[in-house]
Amino acid sequence: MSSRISLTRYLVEKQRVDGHIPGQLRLLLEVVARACKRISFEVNKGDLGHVMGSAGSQNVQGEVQKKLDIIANEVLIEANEWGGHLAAMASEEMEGIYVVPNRYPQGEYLLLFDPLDGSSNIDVNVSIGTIFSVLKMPDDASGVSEKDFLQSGRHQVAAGYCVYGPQTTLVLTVGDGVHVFTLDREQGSFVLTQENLRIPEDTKEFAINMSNMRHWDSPVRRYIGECLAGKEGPRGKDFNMRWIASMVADVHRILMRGGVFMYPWDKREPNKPGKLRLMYEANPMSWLVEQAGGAATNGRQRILEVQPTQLHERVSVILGSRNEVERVTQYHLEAGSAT
Ligand SMILES: O=P(O)(O)OC[C@H]1O[C@](O)(COP(=O)(O)O)[C@@H](O)[C@@H]1O
Ligand SMILES: [Mg+2]
Ligand SMILES: [Mg+2]
Repeated sequence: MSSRISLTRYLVEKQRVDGHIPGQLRLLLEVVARACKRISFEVNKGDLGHVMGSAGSQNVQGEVQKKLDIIANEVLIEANEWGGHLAAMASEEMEGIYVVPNRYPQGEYLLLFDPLDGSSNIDVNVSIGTIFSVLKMPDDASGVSEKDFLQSGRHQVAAGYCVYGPQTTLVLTVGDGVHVFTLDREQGSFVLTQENLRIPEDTKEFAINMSNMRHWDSPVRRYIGECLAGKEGPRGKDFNMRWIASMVADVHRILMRGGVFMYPWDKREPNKPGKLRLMYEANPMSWLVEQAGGAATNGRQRILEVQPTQLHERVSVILGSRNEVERVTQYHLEAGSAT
């Protein structure tokens, strides 16, 4: 790219030139990006910064919290609560919503985040990230409550993630394609490095935790079985497999070179629709994937059309290269699967 465009300039142009985003949304996204930059520096400290290991507590989902889960959550809240663009926030790490204290100006947006995705990879120096989703307060809302957050993913006004890997990369959509910003540590700012990502419609690469195979439903077994059969099987081609165990890094790879990612319902917890969380993991990732020409379903319907009934609701996830996602969804529909 000949001239370097910072995230700030990109967002100002989206606001002023394209009229595509309101000023308050621009400010909100700038603050989220600043918080991600700060989290990136914390992540990079590793053992030098005493940020590794368990915090000795559990979150609302009964998962052990790592120190970095809590640090990232605090960084996002502190950065956003006083800016005047938000009414409230919700996070994987907090049971209820966080209403902006009334000593600060109130805004019209709702911010949801998974502050640190891929927690099991923190201590082993593998890519992790932050995932976020922005909704608008419903027009008829009087004061903010949890039910204002319960909007399907198609109502998102911005979504993105920041992956803390060999590079720190922020990937964003405001509904006009998916754009990539890389953190320039010397300048201290995110710089536009790729525009309008497109996910190839076909792929030869799948991502799923194979250790759960015996717990899967038949449509997932059928699809993966056909991939594993390779050239000699019904697909007539060999497939490759990747599983990073950080959704943020697996989805980033799919946005970069295609593939299909699945965390389906399985028999380990039959009463839960899946492992991943709808509102701050699946929804933002699904919108990004769709904006890049891919698809995202829960096996029966578009994830973006799932009507949430709870803040920490879970969902079965199949996303990535369009033709593969359609094939897996078709297998579910043919099986009449309830998942
Ligand atoms: O260890 P498993 O069961 O394969 O799960 C991996 C999945 O869990 C997650 O780590 C959940 O995210 P958190 O670390 O935010 O809880 C996903 O990022 C990832 O795809
Ligand atoms: Mg997560
Ligand atoms: Mg998390």
